[in-house]
Amino acid sequence: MSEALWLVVPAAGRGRRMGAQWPKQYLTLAGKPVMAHTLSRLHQAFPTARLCLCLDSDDALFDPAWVPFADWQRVDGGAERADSVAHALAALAGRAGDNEMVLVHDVARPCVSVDDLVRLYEELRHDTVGGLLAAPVADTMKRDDGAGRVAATELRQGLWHAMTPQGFRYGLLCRALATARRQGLAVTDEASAVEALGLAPRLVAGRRDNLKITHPEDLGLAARILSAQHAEGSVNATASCREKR
Ligand SMILES: Nc1ccn([C@@H]2O[C@H](COP(=O)(O)OP(=O)(O)OP(=O)(O)O)[C@@H](O)[C@H]2O)c(=O)n1
Ligand SMILES: C[C@](O)(CO)[C@H](O)COP(=O)(O)O
Repeated sequence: MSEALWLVVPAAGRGRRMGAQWPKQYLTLAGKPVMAHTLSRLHQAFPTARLCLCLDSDDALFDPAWVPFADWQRVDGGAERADSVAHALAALAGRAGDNEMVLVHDVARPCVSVDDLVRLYEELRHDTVGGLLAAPVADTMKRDDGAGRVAATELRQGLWHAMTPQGFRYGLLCRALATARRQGLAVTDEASAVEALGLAPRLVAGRRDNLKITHPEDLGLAARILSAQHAEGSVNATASCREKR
C-alpha cells in the first residue's frame, strides 16, 4: 500500500520581531530568499511529497519559482500560526487520508538538515502518536522575578527546545487542533495540541543549528550555519526519502 507524505509549511507570518522591511521568509540569505532555502531542504529530503504552503492573503512577494515540488498548493494563512496550519489541513480534506503523515515545518527554519528530516520521518512512521525534532536544553535555566532579577534557577534536566518539523497522522492532527481551538488553548506548536488530548509526542533529538530565524541577528547566524553545513559536507549529502511503498 502506498504511504503518502504531506508537508505543511506555515509561511504567513509577518516577522514582527525581525522588524525588517519584508516578512523574514523573503529576506535574502546566502543569495536567495529564506523561503527558497527551506523548501529546497524539504524537497531534498522528500522529493515526492505533496506540499501545502500557507501564505498571507495579501502576499505580493511570493514567487512560485521557489517551489521545487511537483504537487503543491497555496492556502491563505490565518491570524496565528495554528490558524494557518488549520487552514492547510482543511484544504487537504478529501485528499489526505486520516492515517497519512503530515510534517509541519516553519518556513523560518531554513537550516534544518536533510539527515534530520529523513531520520525524523523514519522514526515517526513507526510511532503511534507522532512527534517532533527537538534539542535538549544545554544552559542553566533562570526564571526572572519580573523586574530583571533572578527569582530561581530551574532544573534543566528533561527540558527540550521544541523545533520543527512536527509530524502527526492527518486525522489526529485535525482532531488535536480543532479541540485546542474549541477549548480556547493558544497552542504555539502542533505537539502542544496533541499533548492537550492526553497523548505524549515523541522527542526526536535533532541538530541544534535548526535555528528559527526570529530576531535581526538570526539572519547572519543562519548564513554562518549554512556556510558551516556546506563545509561540513555531510549534512545534506545523504539519502533522500521517497514515499514508502
Ligand atoms: N499567522 C501566522 C504566524 C506565523 N506563521 C508562520 O509560523 C512560523 C513560526 O512563526 P514565527 O517565528 O513567530 O514567525 P512570524 O509570525 O513571522 O514572526 P513574529 O512572531 O515575530 O511576527 C513562521 O514560519 C511563520 O511564517 C504563519 O504561517 N501564520
Ligand atoms: C513551532 C515552533 O517553531 C517550535 O519552536 C515555535 O513555537 C513557533 O514559533 P512562535 O514564535 O512560538 O510562533
